[in-house]
Amino acid sequence: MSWQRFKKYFCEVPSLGFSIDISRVNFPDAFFGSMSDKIQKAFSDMDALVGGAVANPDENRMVGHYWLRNSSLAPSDELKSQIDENILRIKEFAKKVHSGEIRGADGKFENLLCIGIGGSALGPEFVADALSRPSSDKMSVFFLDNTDPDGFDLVFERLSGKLGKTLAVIASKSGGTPEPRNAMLESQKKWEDAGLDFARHSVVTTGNGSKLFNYAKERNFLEIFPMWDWVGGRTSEFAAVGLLPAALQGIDIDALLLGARLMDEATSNKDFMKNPAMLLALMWYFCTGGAGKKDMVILPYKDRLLLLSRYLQQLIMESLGKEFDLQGNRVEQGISVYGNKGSTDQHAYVQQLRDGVNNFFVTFIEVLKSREGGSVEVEEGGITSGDYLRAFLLGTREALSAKGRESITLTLPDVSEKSIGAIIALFDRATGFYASFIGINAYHQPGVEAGKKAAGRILEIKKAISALIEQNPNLTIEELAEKSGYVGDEELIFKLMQK
Ligand SMILES: O=P(O)(O)OC[C@H]1O[C@](O)(CO)[C@@H](O)[C@@H]1O
Repeated sequence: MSWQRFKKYFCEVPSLGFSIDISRVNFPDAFFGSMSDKIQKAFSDMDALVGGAVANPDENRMVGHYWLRNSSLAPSDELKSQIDENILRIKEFAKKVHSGEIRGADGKFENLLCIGIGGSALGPEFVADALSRPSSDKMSVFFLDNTDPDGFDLVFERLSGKLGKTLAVIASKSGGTPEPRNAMLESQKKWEDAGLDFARHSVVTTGNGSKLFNYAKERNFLEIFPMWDWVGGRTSEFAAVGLLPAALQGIDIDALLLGARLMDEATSNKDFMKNPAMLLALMWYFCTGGAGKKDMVILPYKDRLLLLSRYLQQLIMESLGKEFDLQGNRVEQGISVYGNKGSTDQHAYVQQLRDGVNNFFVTFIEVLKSREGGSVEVEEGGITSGDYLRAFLLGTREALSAKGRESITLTLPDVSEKSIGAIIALFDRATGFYASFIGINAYHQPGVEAGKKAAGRILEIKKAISALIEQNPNLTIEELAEKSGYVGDEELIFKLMQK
């Protein structure tokens, strides 16, 4: 790759020590000119969204995640004060938990059990893992993010004997999602079995008036934090969904918010060559032909960023993976996202990336600071483990470029609150810009409903056949289908009876 091309397209955000290098994507110089109408439209769509337009028309909702990190952007004083008050309440609550003023039956809360799924778990899990400092964290964090009984038991085993010092935080925007409901009910049973009052060890984050809201209110849970309809689940890290567990863990949420705010400022720049989110979205468009033709491989060279690809998988695939565009045309859009971490992946799938099917583009995430404090020399000449990690990143980039495989490199100074806030904000904005390029609603998720409805029907069939089997255990599949009124669902009945 030429040094001239690198310099031409290199974009830095000095306030964050952040930079993006797009020179290893093989777009021609004329590409930006061909995108100029789309770029202008994406900027004006984004301005309208931030200004409070109904940017999620299907659900008739505003889309306000940018206000969460800069409340002065909120379209009304009422919303601004709700955002500000919420942050104060979170800090106040965390302070009382840390001081022991709010405590469990057995003393000061030492453990945090976060319950939620999708957007109500992936952000908190990513942030908790990325910013964990075991020797100074104020609480140890555990997650229940599924309805897997064995998964529950694994976590309950880890918390065995500690429930009297464990605070459960249940997050569900809708307050009706089955997975967190089941996890909450199973947790409640564990607390009760230990002779403890679950409500005195629990808080929730949910929409006003939801099922979960009423459940928590009736039982007098410690607190109820708000989740507003204008914040999407997958962009809720800076609402109570993300800030509450982070603050309880001891993470500096002001610095997290600052990082996001500074990135939001940088990605508001109308000079697209200086706007890292616009450059990123443009690269997505070029690499995938604006039609998801290539997969996005997220390759952070940092163990702490392991969960970033899972987080981005939901953000990008739930936002962009849409059947129809805003005009109602069938478009079947999206970009597939996967990844783990380097250099580990070099010993796994990077072989295919370099030599196999060229159906991807890589986003390298480089972190300049290798660790706190000094490093041992692992090789003569002062070479450290960190030097190796860096060399593997740079070397893999070279090896991919040499074979015509495209890559983008995002560089962070460190893994800190500020950097994590910034990287989340960068992808929020890039996803929004890209959605505008392809003309889809990035803020709804109609496809998820189909699986939920089908699961509901399957549970109804399960109830019906269980009742019949109780009366007569020898009924055949066909007889069960006939008697339960589910003729045509024999295969499902067979699957439900498999032990
Ligand atoms: O916070 P809730 O309402 O429980 O929803 C959890 C997740 O379920 C979805 O609605 C669908 O997977 C996500 O968009 C959301 O993040």
